[in-house]
Amino acid sequence: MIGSDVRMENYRVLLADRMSLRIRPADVVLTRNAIMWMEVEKSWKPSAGVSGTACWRTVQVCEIVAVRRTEDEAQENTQTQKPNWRSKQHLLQYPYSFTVSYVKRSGQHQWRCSDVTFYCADCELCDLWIQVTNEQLALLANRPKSLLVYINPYGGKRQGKYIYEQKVAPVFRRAGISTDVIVTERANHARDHLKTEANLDKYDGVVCVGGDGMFSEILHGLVSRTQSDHKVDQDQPDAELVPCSLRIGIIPAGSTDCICFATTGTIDPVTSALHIVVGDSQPMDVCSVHHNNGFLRYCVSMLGYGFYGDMLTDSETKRWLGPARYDLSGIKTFLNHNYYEGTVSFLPAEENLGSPRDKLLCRSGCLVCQHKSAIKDKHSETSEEREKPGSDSWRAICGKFIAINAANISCACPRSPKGLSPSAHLADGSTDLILVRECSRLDFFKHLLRHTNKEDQFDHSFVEVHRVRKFRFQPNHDSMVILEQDEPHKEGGPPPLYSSQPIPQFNADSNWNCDGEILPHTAIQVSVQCQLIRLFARGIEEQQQQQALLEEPCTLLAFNQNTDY
Ligand SMILES: Nc1ncnc2c1ncn2[C@@H]1O[C@H](COP(=O)(O)OP(=O)(O)OP(=O)(O)O)[C@@H](O)[C@H]1O
Repeated sequence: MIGSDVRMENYRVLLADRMSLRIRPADVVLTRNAIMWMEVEKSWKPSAGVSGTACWRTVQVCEIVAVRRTEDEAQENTQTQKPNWRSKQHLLQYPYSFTVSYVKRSGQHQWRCSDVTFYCADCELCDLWIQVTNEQLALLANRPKSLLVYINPYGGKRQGKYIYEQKVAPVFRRAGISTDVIVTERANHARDHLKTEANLDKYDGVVCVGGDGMFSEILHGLVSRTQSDHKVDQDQPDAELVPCSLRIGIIPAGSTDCICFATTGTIDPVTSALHIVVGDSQPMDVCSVHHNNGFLRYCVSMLGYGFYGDMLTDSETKRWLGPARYDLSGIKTFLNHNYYEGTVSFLPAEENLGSPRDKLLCRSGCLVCQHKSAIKDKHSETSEEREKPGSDSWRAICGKFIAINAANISCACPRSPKGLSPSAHLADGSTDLILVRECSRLDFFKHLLRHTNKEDQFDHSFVEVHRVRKFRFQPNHDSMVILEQDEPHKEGGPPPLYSSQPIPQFNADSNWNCDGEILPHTAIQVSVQCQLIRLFARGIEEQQQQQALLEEPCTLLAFNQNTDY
């Protein structure tokens, strides 16, 4: 009953008046959760009413950016546009106006800030609408009022400052958000500032203008600061980390903007700015990576050993080539066809809803992630015991691997639309551990190709995928590495070409690629920290969800002039 009372309360009409919109009469209604308007048709006659149906346009209050007086703008417009007799008459009749700026979906997950101006005959009515709408906006406690912004001026095409000043700052100004802006002067400037100096009590969020590398800096700064404020030792692999209270906004301005794409469905600065303004909140898991009892790094998208580790190591030597280095190193690494021996042990994420091959994509309002939120805190001593490495709950797999990948999110991007693990979730407390065992080059090529088409990339005998909460990797240093060999060595077959042969640059180990950074150790322990951070985002909206909202939720109502709002 309480729930339905709340719903009724949301529909309670706060204001309902006839005003003017684009020189036509319009009925405008404000409820607790929406502003709606409907233009009254030309043929409208006060005595007869309007027959047939008419369309109410609706904007949710939570998607209103701002409301303000527009008299000055209207006068400016009339001066520049040389108003005709009708619009002059209209302005004389309705001299007061207010403009509502709101989120409008423009397709492919992009948001724009759109304006609608309502004209009123009397000043008091105009002020009342502005006041009551602003009161409703003030009730939205999740909206940020003050933000700390870091801009990397050298990320991507070096457009960070321009993007922020031209596209983002005007949106923040319109929404009345105050900002402190720091343009970074060196790598790790933002991380170090967040870790030690920044007075975080002043802010409702931190905004990162840059690419994934810059986001990683902000992440490390904020997570480390939160742990040191709460006296949590990050070096302990089993330490339960304290979630960050401040949300992070990402304004994409890098050459790789995967995290922004994964959490908003697009790489667009205005869309990201609007997600910040409306105060969206998307929890996100973070992996902590340790070597023995020493903290190495945090990871939000992927960890890759073997193929992706080698590719990154090689591409670092070709930085001068720009983004083309990834293609070149990819081809070289594929042709090298190295595999590495070691033991992967892992703790399966048994209590999770969903599995890596269930084709359930993580989308806005994801039930798999919500389920995890609900059970997250039900952690007992016995479950802690079960999680200890060596307990029966852990599994171990020894072998020779071409690639060991852990996908924390799908890692979808324009090059790989499905990503490394299409059904990985943003906030379900797990990572998808993908093991690609030794196989022929042709088979590995088929596996890679499936990242770009509709076929299941895990449906190969040499690939296995597990949804895990923790994992460890121990390389087998005594092993010999087979290089430049197409077919796996078979029992009784000809001896493989071992590295003891005179092969230049022999390396028994690969490197771990951790969100695009090379880790200094190969034996690592990884633990998923469930929902450690929150972003100003809401996950990718479903296509149908998008379509419905794109059409500006249009409620078809039989209009009656005497409608009792
Ligand atoms: N003022 C600065 N000078 C030099 N480097 C900086 C500066 N500010 C930040 N950085 C570093 O630049 C790196 C790349 O930044 P960013 O992610 O924004 O751009 P990018 O083009 O996507 O880079 P990449 O694709 O290499 O990650 C980050 O690792 C960050 O630490």
